[in-house]
Amino acid sequence: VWAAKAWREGDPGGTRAGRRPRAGSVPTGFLDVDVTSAPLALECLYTPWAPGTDSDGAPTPQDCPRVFSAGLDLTEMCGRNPAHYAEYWKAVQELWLRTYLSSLVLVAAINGACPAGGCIIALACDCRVLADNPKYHIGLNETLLGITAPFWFKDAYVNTIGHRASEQALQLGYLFPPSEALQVGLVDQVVPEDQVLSTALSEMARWLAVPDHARQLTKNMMRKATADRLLRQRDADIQNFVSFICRDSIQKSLQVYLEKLRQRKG
Ligand SMILES: CCCC/C=C/CC(=O)SCCNC(=O)CCNC(=O)[C@H](O)C(C)(C)COP(=O)(O)OP(=O)(O)OC[C@H]1O[C@@H](n2cnc3c(N)ncnc32)[C@H](O)[C@@H]1OP(=O)(O)O
Repeated sequence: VWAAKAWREGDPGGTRAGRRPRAGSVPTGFLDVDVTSAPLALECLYTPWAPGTDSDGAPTPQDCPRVFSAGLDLTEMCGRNPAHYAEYWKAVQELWLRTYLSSLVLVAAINGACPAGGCIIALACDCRVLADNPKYHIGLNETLLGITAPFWFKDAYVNTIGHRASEQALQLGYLFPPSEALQVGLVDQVVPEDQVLSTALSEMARWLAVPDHARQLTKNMMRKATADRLLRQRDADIQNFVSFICRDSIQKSLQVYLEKLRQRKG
């Protein structure tokens, strides 16, 4: 995900949020939300799932091949205490609000799997370009983990693919392969893998060609109601999350899911 201003200024680096080292494992691009970086303006936040830059300042693919983002870090939602869950969820809200409401042009170059939290960040961008690889599924699969997508995930889904498609996909926890993601409007372009970055840059140029003030005001007009819905009930949403995630049955579901992921490896 690139922030246009940073890109324009040739400094997509800015402040880089940390990636938690995972010794001996394939590094997976979790949304490892660092609560200390959440207060940073998105404009200077270079997210851990974003591509880096080479010596010429051109974007390079992320250091975790085949994964755009594995979504929220499930280990942050398992076996912790209520205060931890509350702080974590507040940071997740903050990340989404800053991304969704950013006045910058944001283009998601999705060059890997993009479930749940990964999908929600991609949805917060202005445009999504997905690599044409049948393994790169995108969608909100929360029900398959035994959890429920929060209302603001659902709102972003409905805004993008409509009510009926969202209702079906959310209940099934469906992850769309590229061709279906394009068909339903979840992504804007599907291109060969080696053209994802160049296509995203072309898209960026297209969006930046529009007078900035007019584009920004229009973006805000289109997104304000959805963001306000969360802003009005942030604390209640945190409380809901904490009480939901603390349930024994939910903890059990998440642990079983994580264990399956670990066993599936290799
Ligand atoms: C009311 C509550 C609402 C809460 C909302 C939550 C939204 C979310 O985002 S929930 C998270 C949903 N994410 C997923 O379901 C993705 C699960 N992961 C995968 O499907 C695959 O890992 C992958 C397709 C992303 C990548 O596959 P790949 O074969 O490259 O890597 P793996 O061998 O599967 O994984 C490596 C390593 O990472 C662990 N892991 C994977 N995803 C997560 C995760 N989201 N959180 C924590 N850990 C994760 C996986 O278990 C492996 O760990 P080990 O190396 O320790 O074995």
